[in-house]
Amino acid sequence: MARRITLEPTGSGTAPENLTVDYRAELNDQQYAAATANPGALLIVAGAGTGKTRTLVYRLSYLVETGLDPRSIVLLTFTRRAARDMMTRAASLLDGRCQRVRGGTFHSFCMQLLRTHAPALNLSPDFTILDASDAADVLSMLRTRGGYPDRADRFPNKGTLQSMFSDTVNRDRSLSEALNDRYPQFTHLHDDLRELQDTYRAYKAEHHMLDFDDLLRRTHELLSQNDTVRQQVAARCRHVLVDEYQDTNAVQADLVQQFTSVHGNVTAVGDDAQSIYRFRGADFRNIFRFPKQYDNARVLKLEQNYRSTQPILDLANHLIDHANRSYDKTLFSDADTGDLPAIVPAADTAMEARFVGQMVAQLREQGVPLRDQAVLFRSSHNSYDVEIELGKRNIPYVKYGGTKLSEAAHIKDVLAHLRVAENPDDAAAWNRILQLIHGIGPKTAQDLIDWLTDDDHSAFVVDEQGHFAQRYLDTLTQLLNTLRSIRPDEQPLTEQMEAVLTYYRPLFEEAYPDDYPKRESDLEHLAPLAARYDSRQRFLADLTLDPIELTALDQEGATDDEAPLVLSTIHSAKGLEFHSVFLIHALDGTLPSQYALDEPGGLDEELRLLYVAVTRAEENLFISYPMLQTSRYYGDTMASRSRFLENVPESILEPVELVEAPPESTSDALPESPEPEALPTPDDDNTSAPKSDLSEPEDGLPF
Ligand SMILES: Nc1ncnc2c1ncn2[C@@H]1O[C@H](COP(=O)(O)OP(=O)(O)OP(=O)(O)O)[C@@H](O)[C@H]1O
Repeated sequence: MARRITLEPTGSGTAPENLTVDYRAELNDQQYAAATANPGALLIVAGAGTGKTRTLVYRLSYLVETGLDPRSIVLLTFTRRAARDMMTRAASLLDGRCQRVRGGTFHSFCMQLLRTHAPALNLSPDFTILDASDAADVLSMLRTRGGYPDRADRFPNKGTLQSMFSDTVNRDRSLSEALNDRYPQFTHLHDDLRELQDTYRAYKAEHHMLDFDDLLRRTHELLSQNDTVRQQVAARCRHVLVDEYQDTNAVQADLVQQFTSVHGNVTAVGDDAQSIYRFRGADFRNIFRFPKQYDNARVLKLEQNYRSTQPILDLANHLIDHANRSYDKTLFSDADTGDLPAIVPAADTAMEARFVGQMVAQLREQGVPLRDQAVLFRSSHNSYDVEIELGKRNIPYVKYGGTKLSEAAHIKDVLAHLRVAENPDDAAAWNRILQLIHGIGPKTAQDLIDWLTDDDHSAFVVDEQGHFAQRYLDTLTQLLNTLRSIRPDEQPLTEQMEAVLTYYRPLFEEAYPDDYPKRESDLEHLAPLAARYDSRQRFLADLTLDPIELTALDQEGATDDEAPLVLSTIHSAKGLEFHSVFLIHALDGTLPSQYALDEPGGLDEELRLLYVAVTRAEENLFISYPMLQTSRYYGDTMASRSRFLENVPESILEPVELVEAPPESTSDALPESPEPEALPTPDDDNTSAPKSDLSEPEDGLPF
């Protein structure tokens, strides 16, 4: 290895004493040290709520203010929005220069590099991107075409194939390793699976399609195999900032090293205790490897929590003490008083929902706006009863973690038309739009795709009449006419969208006869979204790489009304904070999830998920669970509280008993519980929540 000479920073920009931002005054000591650290490799291990985002924003501002060209700073975040928000905050702190930073997700940054350097990889720069469900559809087609299901009794389905192949890329390991570790039931199919994986790769290459994993894998390949390109790219990355480093996978960690291989300046921020994306290949061990991976790496910690009261942090610290491996950090807060977090067993899911509905309403009356309250859960379906209850009480809510706009079938249909216009070789998109036409099934679609993606037929003209059956010819001709009219990407995107919708509407009503009126409103969201773009390619890439929540879209424009209560999966609540948090369904089998129990490391990941949920709360935290569960298959079954909450001392987690209101207060009363324990009455102080008694007669519920 070459000898290294470390250059001292000379700083071409403002001297520290002349800085416009008063970093000292606005940050605590630990934050200040991190934000103003000298260049080099820096890992900031930040506990929940300790100002990780704030510190990154100030670091960004500091780097720009001390002379770094913002265009040479790369800010890699988990969502595009996170990067945008940070840049906006840094700009309001310092000035507009911070908006010129190159910010985005790993996938979008890699996509840009690949488009620029496509020829070096023998790739068309107009490639289209497959999301996970598109990739699964292509695999399903190749699976059938290759006759794999006939070769084995139980050949994996399309979703399993997609996850399995994705696992090999994200964890940077061979198919046999992935099979042995996660899919032992399919190890005997290794050779067939290997062949299918190769076919899938060849098919994507032939049709200029890249899936999400390819964006990372091919960039890694580009930079590993082509030293000149690597040096060019790394020379332009004077400083790389990585948020949520604990959620990077093996390839992403390597990519960061490649991006920083010329200047060696990297600031990675993360919390090992909040790593919750293992199912996507995230490896929380990356954060422990960092100090060994980079020469002279410094590790700084942030431990002062500004979000939660000390009782909430006591529970968080207690929980994470039981994780197998973690950086030693203890969260503390100046807000050392406050209510204990509560554990609330309910008789069943309906009672749990009534509890949540009532408490939310009471808190709102006490002055805690709905938007400062959140109901969190492990899986989207856990909140159904709460949603019904909120409906009864007319409490507006928005739900995160459900279907994303670009994942909804009808939106995918529309986008597939634009994708074909963008890349006429995109066989996955062709497959989707052809099968919407009455009279075209999978087999005919395949024949047509072969014909349409042949170089001679790429003009979207049906000129060989005999080749097509009459039953679909008219519609196919309309389709090709539409595509031909938008292919050049010269009309505004909204007009292209309108052309597609005009063609698509009759097919849409036929394809979704039961609920097309409901889906219609999603289609209406597309045009205003498209209006923000002047490039079809960027519109498609953004929607695929950074999908927008459908329900969040419904909230746009509803600004006059009261901002709604937040319902969210824990995954989607990452990075957010709320005055009051209700964590529902804290059951064994739900959190931890039943599926996690058999996976190595699965239980720890579930514990971290619980930790993320707990640390979203500022003042109030209620953890509830139903003691009886009803399922379609098993009927009524007894359920037990999450094992993580089993032996937590009452001095940390206070038990709360729900009791029904006395029968005389309502007409249709349920029997009184045998030994009702009086619960404290609602507190007048609006910063602390009342413990519950389910007596609110507001809407005359039958108690
Ligand atoms: N030095 C500070 N002084 C006052 N408030 C602060 C300070 N640092 C952070 N905060 C506040 O603490 C809260 C948490 O900060 P932030 O969202 O940056 O934390 P985080 O570490 O990113 O959290 P998490 O990782 O749990 O999502 C915010 O409301 C922020 O404004």
